[in-house]
Amino acid sequence: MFTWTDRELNQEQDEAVRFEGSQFLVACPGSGKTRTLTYKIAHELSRLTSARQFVVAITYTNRAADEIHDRIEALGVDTTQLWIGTIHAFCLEWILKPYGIYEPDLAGGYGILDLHEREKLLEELCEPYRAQRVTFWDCDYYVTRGGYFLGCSDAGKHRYIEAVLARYFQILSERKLIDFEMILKYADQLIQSQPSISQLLSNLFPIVLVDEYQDTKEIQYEILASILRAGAGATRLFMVGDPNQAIFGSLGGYAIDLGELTAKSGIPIEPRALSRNYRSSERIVEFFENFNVHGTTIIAAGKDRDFPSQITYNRRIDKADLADDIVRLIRRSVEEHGIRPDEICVVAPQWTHLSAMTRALIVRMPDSQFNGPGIVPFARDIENFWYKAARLALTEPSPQLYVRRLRWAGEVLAGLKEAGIDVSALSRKQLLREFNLIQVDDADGLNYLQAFFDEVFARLAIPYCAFDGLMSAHDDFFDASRARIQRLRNDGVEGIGELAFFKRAFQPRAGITVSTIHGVKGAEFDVVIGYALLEGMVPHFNDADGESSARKLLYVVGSRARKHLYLFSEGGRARGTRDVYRPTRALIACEFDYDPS
Ligand SMILES: Nc1ncnc2c1ncn2[C@@H]1O[C@H](COP(=O)(O)OP(=O)(O)OP(=O)(O)O)[C@@H](O)[C@H]1O
Repeated sequence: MFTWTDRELNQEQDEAVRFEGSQFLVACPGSGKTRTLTYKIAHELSRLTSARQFVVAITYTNRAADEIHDRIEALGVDTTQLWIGTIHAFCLEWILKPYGIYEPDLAGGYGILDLHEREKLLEELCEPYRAQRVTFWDCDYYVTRGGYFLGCSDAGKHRYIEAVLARYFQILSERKLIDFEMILKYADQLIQSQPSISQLLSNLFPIVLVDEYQDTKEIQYEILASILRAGAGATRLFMVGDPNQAIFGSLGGYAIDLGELTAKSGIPIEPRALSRNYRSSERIVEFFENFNVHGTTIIAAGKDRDFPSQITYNRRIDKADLADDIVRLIRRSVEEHGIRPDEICVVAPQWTHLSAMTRALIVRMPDSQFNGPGIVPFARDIENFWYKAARLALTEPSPQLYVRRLRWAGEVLAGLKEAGIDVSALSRKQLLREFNLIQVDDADGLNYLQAFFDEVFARLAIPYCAFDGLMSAHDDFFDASRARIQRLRNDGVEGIGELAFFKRAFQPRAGITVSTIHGVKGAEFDVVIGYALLEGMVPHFNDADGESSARKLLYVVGSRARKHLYLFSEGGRARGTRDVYRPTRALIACEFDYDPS
């Protein structure tokens, strides 16, 4: 039986892990959501009584799934009966793959549209609307039971985007492809048309855990609720998140309330809270509490609780001087405050500002390393076999990565088996050993991977070229990676094709992070520097619920910091031809005793 001490979990966490029924856990920032989820999964795994059942955990990203998986294995718990991944992976694995034949659109076979193929296709389809400034970025949409909605907040562009999407859906249907939203749409249709699916799944899952519920979409809630309803209490729910951090509203995410959740799922669910913040100083907590829209209780309880934090807010600075001032703050943090560069994060609301800022910082601090926006040079389609193999080829053997790499080796073996290759004589350990033996001397990332794959599969006597499925995945992976590298080069990211950039994707965070506010979700840093906190950006100018969105974004920015927080609403950013952006209203309205900047 899996056990723990009171040094590992506090009382609230311990109660949530032990509680037998369904729970709805509202967790304040830094309250150990991930730790609680990890222990809960480990506890449930150790209590399973049937070898046919699975503990299912839904995470927001694949990275989070990997992280939690590693932590459970580090607790010494067998994860054979754990299924963990994103809701898309869940729908594919448990609904579309086994039951897709019951859906007329899928019955003749289907492929998943790679994210980069999607980008390429949408870019082509947007070409005729160049004058209307419709780009690939405007084409995000999300499905609900009532139809699809556009993510683009500029209503003036909607009719053009709809025309683009109509053609897009037609092409996908002709090519028998589905994208990520369609995975959800078809999973939900199947769940509705074949009630036995929910019944079967509820028999298999004694518990379903959901992380970051505040960013879950309606259709995802519906799919999960169908399974819970079918189980009538036999499948329990453990849902955790923070409604104050619900910042994916434009993509359909929302923080459900307990009443709606209970009504949808038809099972009793107990509300709970995690209120002790182990991350930030009391002063930081005092600051971000100003943006608390849900009345959540937050108690600073960590080792940095009494840290003398500096919190500044500069709205006099001009855009032209911003990079210099950010460099000054970074230097002061490193040189005077002794903070490591990888504990510093620069955030802004939009990518567009970040590429320019990253370049400006690199020029001013050539000896520092920056993790800029989107700097992963290869296609990250986790379903693609070659992506799975690349993870092993791009990481070195190390004790810290051993468990994770062994799991990845298992996924490569499963991919080979699925392609029709007999791998029964090969264990995960043997496969990993073969990968570890390969030495390739090529500084170009894609050439390195190609040579690596050729060599390792030659050693394994697996002629992958003879297998259609592997070859088409191979073309997808390499074409998408080349396109991605080209796009990043066009954006001025130099050296992006080099092996070092490829390897960095799997290394622990190194250097100063530069990210969007959405991209720092779940992360923590000693120092957070936020800029472009301007009305029209925070919140976005067309956000229907602007005031509340601005508060949530500011809450997320503030709550990432352990020690120091430096904020800017810089002047001089042109808005149209005659105006400039003004500071975020919600920030101006906040009365706080800032330190001098
Ligand atoms: N019981 C505990 N005692 C001491 N430290 C803890 C405890 N629980 C969690 N922590 C620490 O608190 C920090 C925050 O935890 P975690 O990242 O899980 O927070 P979170 O709730 O997911 O935050 P957010 O919602 O802001 O992303 C981590 O450094 C973690 O190790």
